[in-house]
Amino acid sequence: MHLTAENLAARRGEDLIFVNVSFHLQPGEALILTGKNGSGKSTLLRVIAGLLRPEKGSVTASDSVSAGRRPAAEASHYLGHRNAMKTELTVAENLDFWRSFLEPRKAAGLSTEEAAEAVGLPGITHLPFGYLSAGQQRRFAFAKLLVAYRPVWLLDEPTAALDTSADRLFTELIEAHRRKGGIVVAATHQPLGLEGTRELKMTGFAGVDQGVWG
Ligand SMILES: Nc1ncnc2c1ncn2[C@@H]1O[C@H](COP(=O)(O)OP(=O)(O)OP(=O)(O)O)[C@@H](O)[C@H]1O
Repeated sequence: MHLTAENLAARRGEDLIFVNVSFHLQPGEALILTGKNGSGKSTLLRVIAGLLRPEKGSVTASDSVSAGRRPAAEASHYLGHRNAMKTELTVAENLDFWRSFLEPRKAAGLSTEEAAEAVGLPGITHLPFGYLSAGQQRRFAFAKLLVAYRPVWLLDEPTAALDTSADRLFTELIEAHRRKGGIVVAATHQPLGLEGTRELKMTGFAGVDQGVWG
C-alpha cells in the first residue's frame, strides 16, 4: 500500500490551518506529525481519514505506484482522541460493531478474544465498555485496529492515558503492522519509540486565504 498526499490544504472555521502539504509513504513507513497545540495535526489526520473535506488537494491510497488510486479513507483506520466506543455496550459488542462496519467480509481481522489478548486484556470483553479504566478503554480502542484489517493506521495521540507497559505494547503492535507493509501516520507529543520514522512538523495557521487556489 502507498499513501500519497498532494498539495493538501484544510480550513477550520474561517482560517486555513495548513496549505501545500504533500507526502508519499511506501509500505512499512511511519510519518510522525509534530508541532505545538493547535498546529493542525488532528486536522490533517481527519482529512486523511475522510472526516473533513480538504480545501484543496487530495490524499489517496494505491497498491503500487502505478496502480489505480482510491480515497485514502477507504484504506484507513482512524484512532482519534476519543475512543469511539459506546459505554453501555460490552467490549465484545463494540468490537463486533467495528468489525462489521469496517470489514463486512470478516476476512482478515482478529477475533474479539485474539484482539483482547493482543492488547493485554483477555477475559473481560463481556464487560460494558463504560466499566473499564481510562487505560483499559484506550487499549480496547486500539483493539479496533486489529479486528478488521486496514493497511493505513491514523493515530491521534494513541498513547494518552496509558501506562508504560501499554506504551510498549502499542509500539510493538505498530511495528508489527509496519513489518507486514502497513503504513502509520501518528500525531504525538511523546515519542512512540518507533524505528526509522519520518517527521512532518505542522506550524499552524496558514493565513486567511493566502493563495490557496494559486
Ligand atoms: N470545529 C472547529 N472550528 C473552528 N476551528 C477549529 C475547529 N476545530 C479545530 N479548530 C482549530 O484548528 C486549529 C488546529 O486544530 P487541531 O486540533 O488540528 O490541532 P492539533 O495540532 O491537533 O492540536 P493538539 O496538539 O492540541 O491536539 C486550532 O487552532 C483549532 O482551534
